[in-house]
Amino acid sequence: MNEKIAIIGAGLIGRAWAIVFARAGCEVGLYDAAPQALLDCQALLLENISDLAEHGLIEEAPASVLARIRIASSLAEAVQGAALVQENIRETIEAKREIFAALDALCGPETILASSTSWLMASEFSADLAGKGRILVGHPVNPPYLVPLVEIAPAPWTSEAAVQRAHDLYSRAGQTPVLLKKEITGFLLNRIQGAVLNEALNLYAEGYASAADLDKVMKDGLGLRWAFMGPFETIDLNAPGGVIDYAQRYGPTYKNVAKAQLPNEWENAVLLKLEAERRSELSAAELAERTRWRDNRLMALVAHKRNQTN
Ligand SMILES: NC(=O)C1=CN([C@@H]2O[C@H](COP(=O)(O)OP(=O)(O)OC[C@H]3O[C@@H](n4cnc5c(N)ncnc54)[C@H](O)[C@@H]3O)[C@@H](O)[C@H]2O)C=CC1
Ligand SMILES: O=C(O)[C@@H](O)C(=O)[C@H](O)[C@@H](O)CO
Repeated sequence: MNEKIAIIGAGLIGRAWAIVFARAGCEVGLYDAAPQALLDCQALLLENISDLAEHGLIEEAPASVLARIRIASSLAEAVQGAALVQENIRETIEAKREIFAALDALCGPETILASSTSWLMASEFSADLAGKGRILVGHPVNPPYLVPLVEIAPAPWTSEAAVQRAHDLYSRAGQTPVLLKKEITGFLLNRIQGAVLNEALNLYAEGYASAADLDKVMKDGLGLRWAFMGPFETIDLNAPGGVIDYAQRYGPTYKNVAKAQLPNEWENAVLLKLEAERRSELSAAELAERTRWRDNRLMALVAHKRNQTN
């Protein structure tokens, strides 16, 4: 790729996006309103890029990938000549409205403006902007240089051309775009992730299992199958007659269980209990090291999956 990409917000996701596009050959302009975030990011970027290279997930020297990521001293400098601006600032509707108003004023009509937002709909922060036809959500999964899914969620007024250009850019950068046909809060992944989290938290809060065992249900159960099959392919293969057979066998029970939902317990007392259990497993001081462990396990899985398909 030879496009210029602008990354606004050099936090966890912004830095990861910078790696995605620099790895694909793009010149990346990286900007953050906090000078310290820009000072910190070079070392963090090199660490992640080096880890990817160690797992064979980057074909060139880490230093040459890093050299394509240029720290910008202003928003205007970052977006200059960009084909795509990927916004990654804090998750509040006020911040998104403010930054997209600034981006819309700075960028030519051909530049796609995409938000990494986890939950907010593009129509909530682009409605009053002249260039709203090129604004959309491009929601990544953390970390996007390992987990390739990007959810493209256009507003009702986003042009088809903008959606196609975003899809093309993400695809050529090595990502796996999916397209929302209409807007919904949280798009697809976070709604599904939320359904699982809500149920796990309810079962934990109501004393049905420990947090450790509920985690095992995913990592030694559902997660194994879901690492290479989605929920629909999984059930299609879980009954001799396929998905209809499965639905006839288990659908009524799923519906009854859904009706008898446990109370939704994102309550402080439950969360403090969960936090205490998690801290007994892993101290707060070990979180950074465990995050690197997670990323290295993900890199090994991604490298293995890539070898399977090559
Ligand atoms: N953390 C995650 O796992 C994921 C986060 N996201 C979304 O990505 C966005 C960023 O999330 P994180 O990277 O986790 O947050 P973060 O807190 O790590 O980084 C946000 C960065 O934006 C900067 N910033 C804030 N206001 C700014 C402004 N007006 N102009 C320029 N820079 C500004 C901050 O200084 C900070 O460095 C959020 O919308 C979040 O919902 C999406 C997918 C996954
Ligand atoms: O889990 C992820 O990586 C993404 O779905 C996100 O948007 C956030 O991390 C999400 O979990 C927060 O709601």
